[in-house]
Amino acid sequence: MLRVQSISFSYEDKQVLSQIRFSVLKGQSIALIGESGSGKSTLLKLIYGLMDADSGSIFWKDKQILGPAYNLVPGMDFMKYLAQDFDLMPFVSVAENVGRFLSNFYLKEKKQRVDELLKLVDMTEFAHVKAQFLSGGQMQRTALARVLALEPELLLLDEPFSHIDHHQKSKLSQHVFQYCKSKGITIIYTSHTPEEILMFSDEVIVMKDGVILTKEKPQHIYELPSSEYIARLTGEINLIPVRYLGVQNDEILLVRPHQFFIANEGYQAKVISCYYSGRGYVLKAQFHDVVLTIESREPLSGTIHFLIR
Ligand SMILES: Nc1ncnc2c1ncn2[C@@H]1O[C@H](COP(=O)(O)OP(=O)(O)OP(=O)(O)O)[C@@H](O)[C@H]1O
Repeated sequence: MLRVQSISFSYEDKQVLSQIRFSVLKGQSIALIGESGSGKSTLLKLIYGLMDADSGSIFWKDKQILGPAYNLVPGMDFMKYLAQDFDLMPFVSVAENVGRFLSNFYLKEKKQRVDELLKLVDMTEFAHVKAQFLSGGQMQRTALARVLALEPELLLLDEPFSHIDHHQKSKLSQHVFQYCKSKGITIIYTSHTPEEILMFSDEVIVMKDGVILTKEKPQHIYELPSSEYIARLTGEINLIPVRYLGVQNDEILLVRPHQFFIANEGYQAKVISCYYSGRGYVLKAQFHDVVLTIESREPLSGTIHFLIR
């Protein structure tokens, strides 16, 4: 189990993390999300032991994770960290990069393991290509395989699929998360992609300005977000003053595009535009002074009536 206890951290005089505390159970997958600059990468680096916190402590099971002031070589055997810059060796092959942390005493086993990992990240055909000649996405796949090589207990992934193109991303991310689940590997990963956040996390930690706003199940974050900020991190959201719905107070209702229900009667809006989205249609519709985004099965125009699920 990982325990992060009241961590605070500053870069010189700028405080970036303040009183961060949470725990993660073995085998859990945690999405760490927040707007750019909210402190996600900094937190991963502290958990890995790349920097010393100003205060607080971090434990994996009963072992304290110490930064460079106490531990000259960052990182510990049980965990691996995938940084946004991949940290590959440019002049050696993909296979050698993946096998970097594997022992040379058992060469046959090493080759088998490297082959297995290259297959997992779909890089078999590039095994003998030097890392410097790879595309950004191929480098990222190689770096993913390398951090998995020794089957760490704890994996820290900073935007692990950010360079992978859209149609390969979904297959690769499913492979990697399924693999880690099957091996009981605990993962903390950052992402700005709603599907990645919602599909692969057991819980989501939301950060803003160096503090944790909430830690909840992805379903809860998506269906019942407690603020516009949290809602926007996991997909599109409509903000509707409840007085437009006949409720006499100043509250704002957060409604996802799929939560509207087109009906024969109900609230009235005027369609401004209608786009095909693959799964159906997305309408932009004027409702009082708000432009709503509504998912619809049919293409619609003119005046529509809707209810909210
Ligand atoms: N080496 C550094 N020196 C000084 N300030 C830094 C350094 N690295 C990050 N920061 C600042 O610390 C804050 C948090 O940065 P961090 O990279 O942790 O955010 P993030 O949430 O991971 O952002 P992103 O989603 O863009 O990766 C930002 O204001 C950033 O400018």
